[in-house]
Amino acid sequence: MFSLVYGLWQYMFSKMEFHVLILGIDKAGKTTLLEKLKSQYLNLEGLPPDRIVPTVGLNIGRVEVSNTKLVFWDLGGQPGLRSIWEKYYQEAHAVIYVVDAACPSRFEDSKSALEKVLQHEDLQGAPLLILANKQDLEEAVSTDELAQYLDVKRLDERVFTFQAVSAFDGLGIKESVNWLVDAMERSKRAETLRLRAGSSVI
Ligand SMILES: Nc1nc2c(ncn2[C@@H]2O[C@H](COP(=O)(O)OP(=O)(O)OP(=O)(O)O)[C@@H](O)[C@H]2O)c(=O)[nH]1
Ligand SMILES: [Mg+2]
Repeated sequence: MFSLVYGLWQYMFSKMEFHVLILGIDKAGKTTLLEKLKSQYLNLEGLPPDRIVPTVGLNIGRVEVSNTKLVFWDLGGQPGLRSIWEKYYQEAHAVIYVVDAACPSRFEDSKSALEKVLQHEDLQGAPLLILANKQDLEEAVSTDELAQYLDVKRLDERVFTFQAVSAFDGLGIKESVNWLVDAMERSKRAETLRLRAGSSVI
């Protein structure tokens, strides 16, 4: 009886934990975004952009939004490091795909890297948030233009959206996180990962 009540208590008051992978080619702004996220949600300073170096390993950020714990995994996007991304797919509830919207010469690279990500069966059903980053720059394209370049028509049934952001000044970041939390809470994948982990509460 005690364990039943305790289990119920845990279920009602414990927080959901979601893992979010931050992907995108090198220099898209993933780590800058992660630092901005941390500063917005944790009231910390965060690393200033000029102290951020290209990522080789993994950067982790933990924030809480309402009753939800979010764990962000930021990986390096240099070509030789992209093969590491798939090691994190199975455990990810959702993907943020960051694009430098001010650098059209690299859209093709972004597009093919994104296609590979989406083809991977370990990410089936994971909601996708595509960020058109660097909106503080005049030359940045809009989300509509970026959608055309990336040609995302073929996403079929995947839940996805585009959001214009600036990892520099924080534009669009809260809206992005709100969308993500909502999408992950609704997704069947969250339930699948919970069952696989062998418990319904964390
Ligand atoms: N103007 C502007 N520059 C940005 C923005 N976000 C990132 N940058 C710059 O873009 C460059 C790359 O940023 P990073 O955050 O290191 O990019 P990354 O995607 O983590 O790169 P890798 O770790 O190599 O995969 C840096 O010079 C950043 O200062 C932004 O929103 N606006
Ligand atoms: Mg980085």
